[in-house]
Amino acid sequence: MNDDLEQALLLAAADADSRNFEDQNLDEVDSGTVECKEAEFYKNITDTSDVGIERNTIDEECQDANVGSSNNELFEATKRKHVEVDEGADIVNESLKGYANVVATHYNQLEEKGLDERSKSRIVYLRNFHNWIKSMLINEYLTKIKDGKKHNAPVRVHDMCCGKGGDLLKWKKGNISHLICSDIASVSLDQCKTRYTDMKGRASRERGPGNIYTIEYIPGDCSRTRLREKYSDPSMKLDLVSCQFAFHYSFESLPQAECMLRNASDCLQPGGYFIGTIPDAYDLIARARRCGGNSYGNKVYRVSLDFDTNKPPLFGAKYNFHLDGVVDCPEFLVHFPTLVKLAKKFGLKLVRQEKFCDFFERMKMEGRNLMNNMRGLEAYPPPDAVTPVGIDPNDYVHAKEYIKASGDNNGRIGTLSKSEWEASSLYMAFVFEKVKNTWNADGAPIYDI
Ligand SMILES: C[S@@+](CC[C@H](N)C(=O)[O-])C[C@H]1O[C@@H](n2cnc3c(N)ncnc32)[C@H](O)[C@@H]1O
Repeated sequence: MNDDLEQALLLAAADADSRNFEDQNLDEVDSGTVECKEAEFYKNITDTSDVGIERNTIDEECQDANVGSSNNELFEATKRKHVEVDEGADIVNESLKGYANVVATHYNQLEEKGLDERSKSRIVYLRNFHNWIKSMLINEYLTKIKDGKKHNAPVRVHDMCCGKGGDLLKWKKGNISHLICSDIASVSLDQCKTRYTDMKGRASRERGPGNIYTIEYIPGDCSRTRLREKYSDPSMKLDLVSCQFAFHYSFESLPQAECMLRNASDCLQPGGYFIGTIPDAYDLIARARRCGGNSYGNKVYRVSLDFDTNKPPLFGAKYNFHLDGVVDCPEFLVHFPTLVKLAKKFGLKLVRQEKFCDFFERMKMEGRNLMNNMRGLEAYPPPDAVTPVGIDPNDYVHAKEYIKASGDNNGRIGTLSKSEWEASSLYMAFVFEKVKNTWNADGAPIYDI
């Protein structure tokens, strides 16, 4: 791999200006209270759509709920209509599950592909690259956690929306003691169980201590169920909660986003971290505005936005995301400032927010060997000097130009195809830290964030 490979990557990403999504408006988000009073836009508000929810939806829901039209009431009405979340209990009304079933069915039906099959995929390097990002992120925060603990003190983790257990090995390498795995897709969770059993079997046959972390599984909707009550020990203190490529599903509605954040924070001890990866809403919108339509993509990914990009709602901003053979289901825009404000309520303070390209830039030297081992980048030109069948040479123009500019015509660099990079550069990583709290007279926690 070449030191300068990031430039080749960034060339492909140069087009991705993600900064022109108008910052939305709310100053305070709270369950039941959306106060936008101090926000600039609010001073002259005449149209309810300016609070970020389409007028039609609100009017209709207000009528249904027979409430007035103050923002608080509007939001309450929207909440009641979309979803009913019982504090700490499963969803009350089975018919109001929103898109949960669509998402669960999609993931349940995804075929479990073998290594051989996966390595033939058009996005094999993209998947490996994302695995590298997750590994580096997990390692970075597990290291911080362990640095603050006594040697050999137990480390407990919740892999929220764990899917088929793609990160099980990362937890083994991170030498954790206990893992909670939760997911809405029961078939995926079963596959996760099988993977863990196989891994444990292999570990016991390996030389060395042979024991790996203990595990428990929680099938269910993390955006509608309070998970703590389902833990084997609800008083358990967690050090890390990881939610990879999944938190955005909770932005279907405010109560769901809050429920997911409560689940992330509930058992996290002060100093513990909540880490995750999501699509960057600014970039999703910026690309739509640039192409002048609501659907865009390339041969490996396609995004179709189902809302007005000039007035994206704060919750329920639905789009369909298709990624070659891996994802094809509705997702929801995560307006990051809103997430940060909501997270505060649960004692979670933003530590870091980083686009994948910036993450790569920061970690590329430290993660060099791992990147090689994980085959997270593709060698260009291909080692056999013949472009493999089915590969579009136009996807590597940036790499070709980069090599030419370096003056080393025989050089070889590590890169991603332009199509894969365009998909990968949509994503960002986030890190929140749980802060200490005091208590108010009613016994509710007060966080100083
Ligand atoms: C893209 S996959 C990521 C899986 C895993 N975190 C990884 O990085 O390999 C998204 C996962 O989120 C799960 N998911 C989506 N919405 C969920 C919800 N509301 N509650 C629990 N799991 C959910 C899906 O079933 C799926 O397994």
